[in-house]
Amino acid sequence: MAIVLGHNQYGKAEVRMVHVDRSTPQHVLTDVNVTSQLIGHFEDTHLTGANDKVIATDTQKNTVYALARTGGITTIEEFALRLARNYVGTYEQVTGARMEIEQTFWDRITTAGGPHDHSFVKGSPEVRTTVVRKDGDTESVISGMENVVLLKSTGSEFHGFPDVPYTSLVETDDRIMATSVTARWRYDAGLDLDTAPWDHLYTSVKAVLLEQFATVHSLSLQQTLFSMGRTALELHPEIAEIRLSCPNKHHFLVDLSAWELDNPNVVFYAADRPYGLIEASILRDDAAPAGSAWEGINGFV
Ligand SMILES: O=c1[nH]c(=O)c2[nH]c(=O)[nH]c2[nH]1
Repeated sequence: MAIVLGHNQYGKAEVRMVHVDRSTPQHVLTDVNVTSQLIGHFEDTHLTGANDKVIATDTQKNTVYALARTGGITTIEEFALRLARNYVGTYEQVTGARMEIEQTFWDRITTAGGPHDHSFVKGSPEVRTTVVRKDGDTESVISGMENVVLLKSTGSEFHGFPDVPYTSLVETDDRIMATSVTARWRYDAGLDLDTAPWDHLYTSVKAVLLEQFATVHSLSLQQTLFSMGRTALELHPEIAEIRLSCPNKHHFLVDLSAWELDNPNVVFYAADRPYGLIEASILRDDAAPAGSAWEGINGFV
């Protein structure tokens, strides 16, 4: 029996960076959180402490800042690809890289004179995400969104579930349905990563998910979730797979009968926890295998 080193990766986590594009009087703000990780022949540092192959995590942090300065940030996908390509193929010991970026948004402050050129207010909690994985010449891109909170005040039912021991939930044909969507979608290997319209794809997938949430008359959150994912894949052939994680943010009807008041779906108690958690992967049955694309992405199936 021998004890050996298994898979390993290392880098700098959560490099918080704000980039200001000042090329026009109307500044463009890009606020990101970058996690840079390298994969390769790093046995020596683990086994003996010899660091001659270790590109310091501090260097990786500086590289994030430097590449933002030299090439700007057009989209988080493009920037993550540029970071990964900076290492793989450049340093012999680096065989792969994993770049994860989260982007949050600032809205322009609207003044009496219109949208302000260089003053912003923090926007919604929405987070745009990407995970780029590069193993040698093989590159994969997963894009996503988090904290997109949705609610519909009718058009949602839930009934027909089995009355097994401990069931107390009352069937309903009209309830509030609310969730906070986490979605990640993996682009098909056939997509040209150098010309992909990343902003358009993000906006379009988000719009499709919201449209389905709004328009599907829901018999379960599971049905809504599948419909959201299926429609995204139908409209976007460049996407191989989408994974969705949707907490069921329960809204319970308050019983006002003690005060002889009715409550026809008007007053709700918005529960914080526990919450249902509905998750699924929706994919093309002929999709190419995901390879390492999903490695290290926790939190849902
Ligand atoms: O849409 C729902 N799916 C469930 O699986 C479930 N379970 C539950 O208690 N309420 C709901 N709602």
